[in-house]
Amino acid sequence: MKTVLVSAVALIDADGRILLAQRPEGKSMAGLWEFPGGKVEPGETPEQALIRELQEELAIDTWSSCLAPLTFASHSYPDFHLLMPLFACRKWQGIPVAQEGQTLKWVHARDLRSYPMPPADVPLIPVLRDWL
Ligand SMILES: Nc1nc2c([nH]c(=O)n2[C@@H]2O[C@H](COP(=O)(O)OP(=O)(O)OP(=O)(O)O)[C@@H](O)[C@H]2O)c(=O)[nH]1
Ligand SMILES: [Mg+2]
Repeated sequence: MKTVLVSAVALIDADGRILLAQRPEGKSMAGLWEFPGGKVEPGETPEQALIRELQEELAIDTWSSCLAPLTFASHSYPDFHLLMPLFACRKWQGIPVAQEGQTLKWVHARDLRSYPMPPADVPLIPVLRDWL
């Protein structure tokens, strides 16, 4: 099975809340809440992919030096295996505005369980909660 590398980020605001994005109708796993990010393209580092995805999805800018490795997901979906590093980021430029029809929500770590996430993300929640 193909392993797909996806880079994702927990953006953390001054109140310690995390930004979740709800996948829009028409995409796979529509309605589930996920961390911003996307597929790493050939020739990109995970950090470069994330910086690009944050511009495309949220119209914010950040820098490699502001991306701290936090944990990762390794999960087999029926059609591919997902390998997803999760970075933490507290510093960016601009205000996140959904560029692709997503719904955005700032969520306290203790409330993350109330937001249905893709199965790959479920083990990341306690890691994030303990770390924050
Ligand atoms: N960004 C992101 N993707 C995730 C998370 N959890 C998870 O299983 N994924 C999966 O990782 C894959 C890649 O995400 P993506 O956002 O780049 O892919 P996409 O299909 O929405 O975009 P695309 O249309 O550009 O290919 C998707 O199958 C997505 O469901 C997550 O927390 N964040
Ligand atoms: Mg994406």
